[in-house]
Amino acid sequence: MSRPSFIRSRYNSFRFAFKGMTAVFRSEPNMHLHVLASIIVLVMAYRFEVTRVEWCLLILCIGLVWMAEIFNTSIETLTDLVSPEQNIWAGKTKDLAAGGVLMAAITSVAVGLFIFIPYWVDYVNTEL
Ligand SMILES: Nc1ncnc2c1ncn2[C@@H]1O[C@H](COP(=O)(O)OP(=O)(O)OP(=O)(O)O)[C@@H](O)[C@H]1O
Repeated sequence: MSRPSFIRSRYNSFRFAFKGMTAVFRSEPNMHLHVLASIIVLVMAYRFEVTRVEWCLLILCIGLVWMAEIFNTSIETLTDLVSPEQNIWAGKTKDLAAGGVLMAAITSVAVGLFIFIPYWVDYVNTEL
């Protein structure tokens, strides 16, 4: 059997990665919350005309949380495959993966608060 060309194999890798990403959006209710939170953050950033560096930080934080959720889902899926029955190590594995998502979310909320609090204060002082 002939090997797929370099371009075709890269194209397939990209396609499989995209398939994994969309699967998380479809199957994980938590991902829907992340998407909603991301939209709210992006709308606020646009509305307050945040600086270029602040845009970069917000986009990085959104990517961080989405990435953590995708890895979490991957670890949960593998754990269910390896240990469908109750097992202390399976439980610990899932808890650790979920802890990673929580850590990313806490970090992102902290960054978001540092960026937006001054804009909220300005808005309250000038508009209300
Ligand atoms: N096979 C197992 N053995 C022992 N404990 C488990 C097992 N599967 C799940 N648990 C425990 O139940 C918790 C929830 O697991 P579950 O698979 O329902 O994840 P989830 O609620 O879908 O997580 P998320 O909301 O992050 O998608 C785990 O964090 C773990 O503490």
